[in-house]
Amino acid sequence: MSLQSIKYTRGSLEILDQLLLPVQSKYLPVRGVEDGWKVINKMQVRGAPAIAIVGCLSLAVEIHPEEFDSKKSLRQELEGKLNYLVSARPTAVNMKMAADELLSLANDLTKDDNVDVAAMKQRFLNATEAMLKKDIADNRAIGAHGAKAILQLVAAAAGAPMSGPVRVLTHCNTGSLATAGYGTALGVVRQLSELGKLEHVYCTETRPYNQGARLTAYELVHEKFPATLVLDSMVAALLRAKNVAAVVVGADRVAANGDTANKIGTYQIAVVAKHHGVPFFVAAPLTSIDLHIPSGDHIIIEERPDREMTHVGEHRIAAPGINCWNPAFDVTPASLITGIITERGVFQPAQLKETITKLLET
Ligand SMILES: CSC[C@H]1O[C@H](OP(=O)(O)O)[C@H](O)[C@@H]1O
Repeated sequence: MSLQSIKYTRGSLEILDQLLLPVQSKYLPVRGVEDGWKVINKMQVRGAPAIAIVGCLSLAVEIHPEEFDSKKSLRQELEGKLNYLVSARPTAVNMKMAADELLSLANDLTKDDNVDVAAMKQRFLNATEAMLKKDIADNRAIGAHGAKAILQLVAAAAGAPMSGPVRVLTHCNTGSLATAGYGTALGVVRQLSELGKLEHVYCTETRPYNQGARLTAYELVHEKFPATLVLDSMVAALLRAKNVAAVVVGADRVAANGDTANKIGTYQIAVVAKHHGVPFFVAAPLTSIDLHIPSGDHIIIEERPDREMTHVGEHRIAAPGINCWNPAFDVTPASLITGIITERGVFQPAQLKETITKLLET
């Protein structure tokens, strides 16, 4: 049973406070959009898909008890609060994508004379709630496509009909704590394990928030995976010494050309993987792919407080007064990415825009 980052029933939302993990497991109530914005901005809940789901559900629990006198007033409320939620963190596109889709639904329902304001509210609640199940289904599909792609690549490289168990490296946290469940890159790891094809998984600590040491390691130990924690600075030595078959990471925003914004440190892992001839995969649902931007140069990179670097909890580890640069993400160019694993298949960056456009049209 993997860890549950989000607990929701209609009218009630709680999130697992990830700032306290792995030492303390505590759920926090999210009573509305203000709470939703705060837990996302403070990274008490984080991970591109989880951000979108918690943001939208925080709006659902807020409007659930409310009565609206018109569809127009309901639509105006939805638009203002969705835009506010998008402002909580700028880099991941999932919240913006979800806001656009829900606002489009609200606009359609506003125009539909066969739908009254009560029905419109119910349709909106149903749409936000559907995100939970869809995310888990998408992650299982990502896991299946990703595991198959990695095993096929390894078998082909060995000139063998099929691959044995493989060693993989992942960065940051992309598991049940970053999604509604199962995970994206960690979903690929879970699928390899379910196939009996996971020899070992390495996870980086992922300074400064330590998503790897605190969250991914927590998930892997919880489910008894053969796993080893490594420091971010060890990746080159690891790829040189440990026969890692592939790297698989998540994404916060993939541009139309395949450039990918992900947790800081991803870019240098991709460079090291290229040097060592190790395939480098990005695992992300279509809701993380932003075809509106042509390349990674257009992705806003969030910069977070210095304290996240200078302290671990309450303990200061950096000299007082030192300047800090704390970008939460970096952009890996498409040229370093072997494949982008989605719930609809694995695509080379150069094919991404055309393929996703066709998929979205069907
Ligand atoms: C499936 S999670 C995607 C992505 O989100 C994480 O960032 P953060 O922990 O700051 O929200 C990390 O970049 C993951 O790869």
